[in-house]
Amino acid sequence: MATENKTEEEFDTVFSLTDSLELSSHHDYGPTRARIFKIIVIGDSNVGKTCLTYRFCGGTFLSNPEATIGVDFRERTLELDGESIKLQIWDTAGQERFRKSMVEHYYRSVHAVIFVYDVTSLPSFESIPEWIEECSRHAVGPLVPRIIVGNKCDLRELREVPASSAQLLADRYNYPLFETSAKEPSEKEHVDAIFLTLAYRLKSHKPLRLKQLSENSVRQLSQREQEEGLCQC
Ligand SMILES: Nc1nc2c(ncn2[C@@H]2O[C@H](COP(=O)(O)OP(=O)(O)OP(=O)(O)O)[C@@H](O)[C@H]2O)c(=O)[nH]1
Ligand SMILES: [Mg+2]
Repeated sequence: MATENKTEEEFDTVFSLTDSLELSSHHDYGPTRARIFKIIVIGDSNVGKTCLTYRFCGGTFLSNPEATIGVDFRERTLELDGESIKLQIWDTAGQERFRKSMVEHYYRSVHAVIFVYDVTSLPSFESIPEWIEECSRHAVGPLVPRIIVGNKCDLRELREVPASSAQLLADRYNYPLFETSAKEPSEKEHVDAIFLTLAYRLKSHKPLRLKQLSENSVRQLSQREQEEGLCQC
């Protein structure tokens, strides 16, 4: 949800809570222990980070969210092969003025990173290398899975970023690339599949063999789309 202005003390409380949560990445809920994974969503303002995370965690589309201040937390627990996996999603602020004092909290103990751009905004795509640089500057290890997501592909006639250019960039970093829409109802399963792909990687602890993942996940996605007739942007 959009956040009202939080005071510094409120942020400190939130971060101390989440820090303790991060440290104990296992919650023991009796017989089933849910493993908790921190996923951060990074990208320019207005690309749709809040809407994507809300679509995945809440299942609906937010038509006019406010700009995120600091960070919004959303989470969703998945049952994967009989194991509870809780994804703790950090929806970060894209506007510099709303993020500057939070950046090291974003990257601390992160388990996966999602870089988002807007396919109708070339500048937001051109910012992706800078976001990738920022991530590396905060000592996020090479084995931490990273993916690139192009959002708003429902706005077909407004597209500014050719899918081929996006694939070239993704290949340059060897990151999986997904294009989707937080708004298009028929894309809901695709948004789920993006987070599920990450969740399976995190659950299996396997480092992301990105080439293999991108081919596999594209094959899985297209198989699933054929089965369920899902549209792919
Ligand atoms: N057409 C379309 N609009 C979208 C989509 N996703 C988000 N939007 C719209 O884009 C605007 C920005 O969305 P947000 O989710 O707030 O963007 P953000 O990346 O969180 O922005 P910051 O919080 O400032 O970093 C809103 O008006 C959304 O309704 C999409 O998939 N398609
Ligand atoms: Mg936001």
